[in-house]
Amino acid sequence: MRKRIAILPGDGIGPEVCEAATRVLTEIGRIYHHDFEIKKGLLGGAAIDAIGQPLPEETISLCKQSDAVLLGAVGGPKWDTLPGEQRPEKGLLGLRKALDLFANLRPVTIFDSLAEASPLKDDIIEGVDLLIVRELTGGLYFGEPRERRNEGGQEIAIDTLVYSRAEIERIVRRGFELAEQRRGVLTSVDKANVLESSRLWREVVDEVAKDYPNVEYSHMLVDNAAMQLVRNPKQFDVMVTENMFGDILSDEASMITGSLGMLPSASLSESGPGLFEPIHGSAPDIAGKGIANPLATLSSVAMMLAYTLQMPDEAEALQKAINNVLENGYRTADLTENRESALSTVEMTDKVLEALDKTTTVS
Ligand SMILES: NC(=O)C1=CN([C@@H]2O[C@H](COP(=O)(O)OP(=O)(O)OC[C@H]3O[C@@H](n4cnc5c(N)ncnc54)[C@H](O)[C@@H]3O)[C@@H](O)[C@H]2O)C=CC1
Ligand SMILES: CC(C)CC(=O)C(=O)O
Ligand SMILES: [Mg+2]
Repeated sequence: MRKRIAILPGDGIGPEVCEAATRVLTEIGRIYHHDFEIKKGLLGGAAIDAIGQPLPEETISLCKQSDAVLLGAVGGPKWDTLPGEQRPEKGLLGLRKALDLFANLRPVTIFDSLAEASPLKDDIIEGVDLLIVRELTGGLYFGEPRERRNEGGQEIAIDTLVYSRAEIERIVRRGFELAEQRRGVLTSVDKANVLESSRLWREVVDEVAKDYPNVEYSHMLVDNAAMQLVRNPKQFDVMVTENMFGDILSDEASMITGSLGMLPSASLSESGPGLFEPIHGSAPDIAGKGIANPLATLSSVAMMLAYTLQMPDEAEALQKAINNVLENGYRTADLTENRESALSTVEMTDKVLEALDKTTTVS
Protein backbone atom coordinates (compact mmCIF):
# COMPACT_ATOMS: atom_id res chain seq x y z
CA MET A 1 0.00 0.00 0.00
CA ARG A 2 1.26 3.50 -0.81
CA LYS A 3 1.08 6.05 2.01
CA ARG A 4 2.51 9.56 2.30
CA ILE A 5 3.94 10.35 5.72
CA ALA A 6 5.22 13.79 6.72
CA ILE A 7 7.85 13.86 9.44
CA LEU A 8 8.53 17.09 11.33
CA PRO A 9 11.54 16.43 13.57
CA GLY A 10 11.62 19.90 15.18
CA ASP A 11 14.18 20.65 17.87
CA GLY A 12 16.26 19.17 20.69
CA ILE A 13 15.69 15.40 20.89
CA GLY A 14 12.97 15.68 18.21
CA PRO A 15 15.34 14.77 15.33
CA GLU A 16 16.84 11.91 17.39
CA VAL A 17 13.52 10.21 18.13
CA CYS A 18 12.23 10.91 14.60
CA GLU A 19 15.29 9.16 13.16
CA ALA A 20 14.30 6.12 15.24
CA ALA A 21 10.75 6.36 13.86
CA THR A 22 11.99 6.66 10.27
CA ARG A 23 14.07 3.50 10.64
CA VAL A 24 11.14 1.58 12.13
CA LEU A 25 8.66 2.80 9.49
CA THR A 26 11.10 1.86 6.73
CA GLU A 27 11.45 -1.63 8.20
CA ILE A 28 7.67 -2.06 8.55
CA GLY A 29 7.32 -0.95 4.93
CA ARG A 30 9.89 -3.58 3.89
CA ILE A 31 8.32 -6.40 5.94
CA TYR A 32 4.73 -5.71 4.89
CA HIS A 33 5.49 -4.51 1.33
CA HIS A 34 4.17 -0.98 1.85
CA ASP A 35 5.45 1.97 -0.08
CA PHE A 36 5.85 4.63 2.63
CA GLU A 37 6.75 7.92 0.98
CA ILE A 38 8.39 9.85 3.81
CA LYS A 39 8.95 13.61 3.42
CA LYS A 40 10.50 15.84 6.07
CA GLY A 41 9.29 19.33 6.93
CA LEU A 42 10.42 22.24 9.07
CA LEU A 43 8.68 23.26 12.29
CA GLY A 44 9.54 25.17 15.44
CA GLY A 45 13.05 26.41 16.15
CA ALA A 46 14.44 24.55 13.13
CA ALA A 47 12.04 26.52 10.91
CA ILE A 48 12.87 29.81 12.65
CA ASP A 49 16.56 29.21 11.97
CA ALA A 50 15.95 28.25 8.34
CA ILE A 51 13.31 30.75 7.23
CA GLY A 52 12.60 33.07 10.14
CA GLN A 53 9.21 31.73 11.25
CA PRO A 54 8.07 28.66 13.23
CA LEU A 55 5.33 27.40 10.88
CA PRO A 56 6.20 27.65 7.17
CA GLU A 57 3.32 27.54 4.65
CA GLU A 58 5.22 24.74 2.95
CA THR A 59 4.95 22.62 6.12
CA ILE A 60 1.18 23.14 6.33
CA SER A 61 0.80 22.11 2.64
CA LEU A 62 3.06 19.09 3.12
CA CYS A 63 0.95 17.93 6.10
CA LYS A 64 -2.34 18.52 4.27
CA GLN A 65 -1.11 16.45 1.32
CA SER A 66 0.01 13.59 3.58
CA ASP A 67 -1.93 10.63 4.95
CA ALA A 68 -0.38 11.12 8.38
CA VAL A 69 2.10 13.36 10.18
CA LEU A 70 4.74 12.40 12.73
CA LEU A 71 6.21 15.08 14.94
CA GLY A 72 9.23 15.08 17.26
CA ALA A 73 9.13 18.12 19.55
CA VAL A 74 9.74 21.83 19.33
CA GLY A 75 11.37 24.50 21.48
CA GLY A 76 14.51 25.06 23.47
CA PRO A 77 16.57 27.71 25.25
CA LYS A 78 17.99 29.06 22.00
CA TRP A 79 14.58 30.58 21.18
CA ASP A 80 13.35 31.32 24.73
CA THR A 81 13.96 35.06 24.52
CA LEU A 82 11.79 35.49 21.41
CA PRO A 83 8.39 37.12 21.93
CA GLY A 84 5.58 34.58 22.49
CA GLU A 85 4.12 34.95 19.01
CA GLN A 86 7.42 34.05 17.34
CA ARG A 87 8.46 31.15 19.54
CA PRO A 88 8.81 27.55 18.29
CA GLU A 89 5.79 26.41 20.36
CA LYS A 90 3.61 28.84 18.38
CA GLY A 91 4.47 26.78 15.28
CA LEU A 92 3.11 23.62 16.88
CA LEU A 93 -0.03 25.34 18.15
CA GLY A 94 -0.56 26.89 14.70
CA LEU A 95 -0.18 23.51 13.00
CA ARG A 96 -2.71 21.88 15.35
CA LYS A 97 -5.14 24.69 14.50
CA ALA A 98 -4.41 24.58 10.75
CA LEU A 99 -5.17 20.84 10.66
CA ASP A 100 -8.13 21.22 13.09
CA LEU A 101 -6.65 18.54 15.37
CA PHE A 102 -9.12 19.04 18.19
CA ALA A 103 -8.91 15.55 19.74
CA ASN A 104 -5.67 14.58 21.43
CA LEU A 105 -5.61 10.96 22.63
CA ARG A 106 -2.98 10.11 25.21
CA PRO A 107 -3.13 6.46 26.31
CA VAL A 108 -1.47 5.53 29.60
CA THR A 109 -0.66 1.85 29.41
CA ILE A 110 1.38 -0.09 31.90
CA PHE A 111 4.11 -2.44 30.76
CA ASP A 112 4.33 -5.09 33.51
CA SER A 113 8.07 -5.45 33.01
CA LEU A 114 8.56 -1.72 33.68
CA ALA A 115 6.93 -1.70 37.12
CA GLU A 116 10.26 -1.01 38.81
CA ALA A 117 10.68 2.22 36.83
CA SER A 118 7.50 3.77 38.25
CA PRO A 119 7.73 5.79 41.47
CA LEU A 120 4.32 4.35 42.41
CA LYS A 121 3.86 1.04 44.24
CA ASP A 122 3.21 -2.12 42.20
CA ASP A 123 -0.33 -2.62 43.54
CA ILE A 124 -1.25 0.95 42.58
CA ILE A 125 -0.07 0.73 38.98
CA GLU A 126 -0.95 -2.90 38.26
CA GLY A 127 -3.51 -3.09 35.44
CA VAL A 128 -3.72 0.66 34.82
CA ASP A 129 -5.12 1.33 31.35
CA LEU A 130 -6.49 4.81 30.91
CA LEU A 131 -6.95 7.23 28.07
CA ILE A 132 -6.71 10.98 28.42
CA VAL A 133 -8.80 12.74 25.77
CA ARG A 134 -7.55 16.31 25.67
CA GLU A 135 -9.17 19.16 23.76
CA LEU A 136 -6.34 20.52 21.61
CA THR A 137 -7.37 23.58 19.62
CA GLY A 138 -9.14 25.82 22.13
CA GLY A 139 -8.84 27.13 25.66
CA LEU A 140 -6.08 29.14 27.25
CA TYR A 141 -3.42 28.39 24.64
CA PHE A 142 -5.48 29.99 21.88
CA GLY A 143 -7.83 32.56 23.49
CA GLU A 144 -7.70 36.26 22.62
CA PRO A 145 -6.80 38.77 23.94
CA ARG A 146 -3.33 37.60 24.80
CA GLU A 147 -1.16 40.57 25.53
CA ARG A 148 0.96 42.65 27.83
CA ARG A 149 0.01 46.20 28.54
CA ASN A 150 0.41 48.99 30.99
CA GLU A 151 -2.55 49.68 33.22
CA GLY A 152 -2.37 52.48 35.77
CA GLY A 153 1.42 52.36 35.77
CA GLN A 154 1.46 48.55 36.25
CA GLU A 155 2.60 46.06 33.66
CA ILE A 156 -0.09 43.41 33.26
CA ALA A 157 -0.17 40.20 31.20
CA ILE A 158 -3.39 38.70 29.87
CA ASP A 159 -4.30 35.20 28.67
CA THR A 160 -7.87 34.30 27.83
CA LEU A 161 -9.70 31.02 28.34
CA VAL A 162 -12.55 30.72 25.82
CA TYR A 163 -14.61 27.69 24.83
CA SER A 164 -17.68 27.61 22.62
CA ARG A 165 -20.44 25.06 23.19
CA ALA A 166 -19.61 23.48 19.80
CA GLU A 167 -15.92 23.08 20.67
CA ILE A 168 -16.80 21.40 23.95
CA GLU A 169 -19.46 19.19 22.40
CA ARG A 170 -17.22 17.66 19.73
CA ILE A 171 -14.47 16.66 22.15
CA VAL A 172 -16.89 15.42 24.80
CA ARG A 173 -18.67 13.31 22.18
CA ARG A 174 -15.32 11.85 21.17
CA GLY A 175 -14.69 11.03 24.85
CA PHE A 176 -18.03 9.25 25.20
CA GLU A 177 -17.52 7.32 21.92
CA LEU A 178 -14.11 6.13 23.09
CA ALA A 179 -15.47 5.19 26.52
CA GLU A 180 -18.18 3.16 24.79
CA GLN A 181 -15.49 1.24 22.86
CA ARG A 182 -13.50 0.66 26.07
CA ARG A 183 -14.75 -0.13 29.59
CA GLY A 184 -17.67 2.32 29.50
CA VAL A 185 -16.47 4.73 32.19
CA LEU A 186 -15.87 8.43 31.54
CA THR A 187 -14.53 11.04 33.94
CA SER A 188 -14.91 14.64 32.81
CA VAL A 189 -12.31 16.85 34.44
CA ASP A 190 -12.90 20.56 34.94
CA LYS A 191 -12.68 23.43 37.45
CA ALA A 192 -16.39 24.23 37.55
CA ASN A 193 -16.21 25.57 41.10
CA VAL A 194 -14.26 28.56 39.73
CA LEU A 195 -14.26 28.82 35.94
CA GLU A 196 -17.24 29.85 33.79
CA SER A 197 -15.82 27.87 30.86
CA SER A 198 -15.85 24.78 33.07
CA ARG A 199 -19.47 25.40 34.06
CA LEU A 200 -20.41 25.40 30.36
CA TRP A 201 -18.23 22.28 29.94
CA ARG A 202 -20.23 20.49 32.68
CA GLU A 203 -23.57 21.47 31.14
CA VAL A 204 -22.48 20.11 27.77
CA VAL A 205 -21.23 16.86 29.32
CA ASP A 206 -24.59 16.34 31.06
CA GLU A 207 -26.43 16.92 27.76
CA VAL A 208 -24.18 14.74 25.60
CA ALA A 209 -24.32 11.95 28.22
CA LYS A 210 -28.00 11.39 27.36
CA ASP A 211 -26.88 9.95 23.98
CA TYR A 212 -24.58 7.43 25.68
CA PRO A 213 -26.70 5.61 28.28
CA ASN A 214 -24.21 2.75 28.43
CA VAL A 215 -21.42 5.00 29.63
CA GLU A 216 -21.16 5.61 33.35
CA TYR A 217 -19.90 9.17 33.68
CA SER A 218 -18.94 11.57 36.43
CA HIS A 219 -17.40 15.01 36.93
CA MET A 220 -14.18 15.59 38.83
CA LEU A 221 -12.40 18.84 39.69
CA VAL A 222 -8.94 19.01 38.19
CA ASP A 223 -7.04 19.45 41.46
CA ASN A 224 -8.67 16.32 42.83
CA ALA A 225 -8.00 14.52 39.51
CA ALA A 226 -4.29 15.30 39.80
CA MET A 227 -4.27 13.70 43.24
CA GLN A 228 -6.42 10.69 42.24
CA LEU A 229 -4.04 9.90 39.38
CA VAL A 230 -1.33 8.97 41.86
CA ARG A 231 -3.61 7.69 44.63
CA ASN A 232 -5.69 5.29 42.53
CA PRO A 233 -5.16 5.55 38.75
CA LYS A 234 -7.07 2.28 38.18
CA GLN A 235 -10.38 4.08 38.78
CA PHE A 236 -10.02 5.84 35.40
CA ASP A 237 -10.96 4.53 31.98
CA VAL A 238 -11.40 7.64 29.80
CA MET A 239 -10.70 11.13 31.14
CA VAL A 240 -11.95 13.96 28.96
CA THR A 241 -10.74 17.46 29.65
CA GLU A 242 -9.82 20.85 28.25
CA ASN A 243 -6.50 21.77 26.68
CA MET A 244 -4.31 22.93 29.55
CA PHE A 245 -5.65 20.48 32.14
CA GLY A 246 -5.01 17.60 29.71
CA ASP A 247 -1.50 18.88 29.00
CA ILE A 248 -0.58 18.91 32.67
CA LEU A 249 -2.41 15.74 33.75
CA SER A 250 -0.85 13.69 30.94
CA ASP A 251 2.73 14.59 31.94
CA GLU A 252 1.79 13.56 35.47
CA ALA A 253 0.15 10.34 34.25
CA SER A 254 3.24 9.42 32.22
CA MET A 255 5.08 8.69 35.46
CA ILE A 256 2.61 5.89 36.23
CA THR A 257 4.31 4.09 33.32
CA GLY A 258 7.80 5.00 34.55
CA SER A 259 8.86 7.84 32.27
CA LEU A 260 7.69 10.80 30.22
CA GLY A 261 9.66 9.12 27.44
CA MET A 262 7.02 6.35 27.21
CA LEU A 263 3.79 8.21 26.41
CA PRO A 264 2.58 8.52 22.80
CA SER A 265 -0.26 10.57 21.42
CA ALA A 266 -2.58 10.90 18.46
CA SER A 267 -4.09 14.24 17.47
CA LEU A 268 -7.13 13.80 15.27
CA SER A 269 -9.58 15.95 13.32
CA GLU A 270 -13.02 15.04 11.93
CA SER A 271 -11.32 14.20 8.64
CA GLY A 272 -7.86 14.84 7.22
CA PRO A 273 -4.48 13.60 8.34
CA GLY A 274 -3.84 12.73 11.97
CA LEU A 275 -0.71 13.98 13.72
CA PHE A 276 1.21 11.63 15.99
CA GLU A 277 3.78 12.71 18.54
CA PRO A 278 5.33 11.75 21.85
CA ILE A 279 3.82 13.82 24.66
CA HIS A 280 7.24 15.00 25.82
CA GLY A 281 9.05 18.12 24.71
CA SER A 282 12.46 18.75 23.15
CA ALA A 283 14.33 17.84 26.38
CA PRO A 284 17.18 20.36 25.95
CA ASP A 285 18.97 18.88 28.99
CA ILE A 286 19.70 15.64 27.10
CA ALA A 287 19.53 16.80 23.47
CA GLY A 288 22.52 15.77 21.37
CA LYS A 289 23.65 13.14 23.89
CA GLY A 290 21.98 10.26 22.04
CA ILE A 291 20.26 8.98 25.19
CA ALA A 292 16.62 9.99 24.61
CA ASN A 293 14.04 7.25 25.00
CA PRO A 294 12.54 6.68 21.52
CA LEU A 295 9.64 4.48 22.75
CA ALA A 296 7.05 7.27 23.11
CA THR A 297 7.70 8.16 19.48
CA LEU A 298 7.69 4.54 18.33
CA SER A 299 4.39 3.96 20.16
CA SER A 300 3.11 7.09 18.38
CA VAL A 301 4.06 5.37 15.11
CA ALA A 302 2.01 2.36 16.28
CA MET A 303 -0.94 4.71 16.89
CA MET A 304 -0.44 6.18 13.41
CA LEU A 305 -0.52 2.70 11.88
CA ALA A 306 -3.65 1.79 13.84
CA TYR A 307 -5.67 5.00 13.61
CA THR A 308 -4.89 6.75 10.34
CA LEU A 309 -3.12 4.26 8.09
CA GLN A 310 -5.53 1.45 8.89
CA MET A 311 -2.80 -1.11 9.38
CA PRO A 312 -3.83 -2.89 12.60
CA ASP A 313 -1.51 -5.89 12.11
CA GLU A 314 1.48 -3.64 11.61
CA ALA A 315 0.51 -1.56 14.66
CA GLU A 316 0.17 -4.68 16.78
CA ALA A 317 3.49 -6.06 15.58
CA LEU A 318 5.26 -2.83 16.52
CA GLN A 319 3.59 -2.66 19.92
CA LYS A 320 4.55 -6.30 20.52
CA ALA A 321 8.15 -5.58 19.54
CA ILE A 322 8.29 -2.70 22.05
CA ASN A 323 6.80 -4.94 24.72
CA ASN A 324 9.27 -7.67 23.90
CA VAL A 325 12.27 -5.37 24.20
CA LEU A 326 11.11 -4.16 27.63
CA GLU A 327 10.40 -7.72 28.78
CA ASN A 328 13.94 -8.63 27.80
CA GLY A 329 15.18 -5.99 30.20
CA TYR A 330 16.45 -3.36 27.73
CA ARG A 331 16.24 0.15 29.16
CA THR A 332 17.20 3.67 28.16
CA ALA A 333 18.67 5.91 30.89
CA ASP A 334 15.31 7.37 31.94
CA LEU A 335 14.02 3.87 32.78
CA THR A 336 16.82 2.55 34.97
CA GLU A 337 19.01 3.47 37.92
CA ASN A 338 21.74 1.34 36.39
CA ARG A 339 23.33 3.90 34.07
CA GLU A 340 26.06 1.43 33.03
CA SER A 341 23.58 -0.86 31.32
CA ALA A 342 21.42 1.88 29.77
CA LEU A 343 21.01 1.77 26.00
CA SER A 344 21.38 4.76 23.71
CA THR A 345 18.53 5.92 21.46
CA VAL A 346 20.07 4.11 18.51
CA GLU A 347 20.69 0.89 20.48
CA MET A 348 17.11 0.84 21.79
CA THR A 349 15.84 1.33 18.23
CA ASP A 350 18.10 -1.53 17.05
CA LYS A 351 16.48 -3.77 19.69
CA VAL A 352 12.98 -2.85 18.53
CA LEU A 353 13.97 -3.54 14.91
CA GLU A 354 15.44 -6.92 15.91
CA ALA A 355 12.26 -7.82 17.82
CA LEU A 356 10.12 -6.75 14.83
CA ASP A 357 12.13 -8.94 12.48
CA LYS A 358 12.01 -11.91 14.86
CA THR A 359 8.29 -11.82 15.59
CA THR A 360 6.96 -10.87 12.16
CA THR A 361 6.45 -13.31 9.35
CA VAL A 362 4.62 -12.00 6.34
CA SER A 363 4.42 -13.93 3.10
N1 LIG B 1 5.13 18.77 21.91
C1 LIG B 1 6.15 19.58 22.06
O1 LIG B 1 6.83 19.91 21.09
C2 LIG B 1 6.50 20.07 23.41
C3 LIG B 1 7.48 21.01 23.52
N2 LIG B 1 7.89 21.42 24.75
C4 LIG B 1 9.03 22.34 24.77
O2 LIG B 1 10.20 21.58 25.06
C5 LIG B 1 11.13 22.40 25.75
C6 LIG B 1 11.62 21.73 27.01
O3 LIG B 1 10.55 21.63 27.93
P1 LIG B 1 10.61 20.81 29.31
O4 LIG B 1 9.72 21.49 30.25
O5 LIG B 1 12.02 20.58 29.67
O6 LIG B 1 9.87 19.43 28.99
P2 LIG B 1 10.42 18.10 28.28
O7 LIG B 1 9.25 17.23 28.09
O8 LIG B 1 11.20 18.45 27.06
O9 LIG B 1 11.42 17.45 29.34
C7 LIG B 1 11.07 17.22 30.70
C8 LIG B 1 12.06 16.23 31.32
O10 LIG B 1 11.80 14.93 30.78
C9 LIG B 1 12.93 14.40 30.15
N3 LIG B 1 12.53 13.73 28.89
C10 LIG B 1 11.61 14.16 28.02
N4 LIG B 1 11.51 13.33 26.99
C11 LIG B 1 12.38 12.34 27.20
C12 LIG B 1 12.74 11.16 26.48
N5 LIG B 1 12.17 10.83 25.31
N6 LIG B 1 13.72 10.36 27.01
C13 LIG B 1 14.28 10.66 28.18
N7 LIG B 1 13.97 11.74 28.91
C14 LIG B 1 13.04 12.59 28.43
C15 LIG B 1 13.82 15.61 29.83
O11 LIG B 1 15.17 15.22 29.71
C16 LIG B 1 13.51 16.53 30.99
O12 LIG B 1 14.32 16.22 32.09
C17 LIG B 1 10.43 23.74 25.99
O13 LIG B 1 10.83 24.63 24.99
C18 LIG B 1 8.96 23.40 25.85
O14 LIG B 1 8.18 24.48 25.43
C19 LIG B 1 7.38 20.89 25.91
C20 LIG B 1 6.39 19.94 25.83
C21 LIG B 1 5.85 19.49 24.58
C1 LIG C 1 3.28 23.80 22.99
C2 LIG C 1 2.77 22.98 24.14
C3 LIG C 1 1.33 23.21 24.39
C4 LIG C 1 3.09 21.55 23.89
C5 LIG C 1 2.75 20.64 25.01
O1 LIG C 1 3.22 20.74 26.12
C6 LIG C 1 1.89 19.52 24.72
O2 LIG C 1 1.15 19.53 23.75
O3 LIG C 1 1.88 18.58 25.53
MG1 LIG D 1 2.78 19.02 27.39
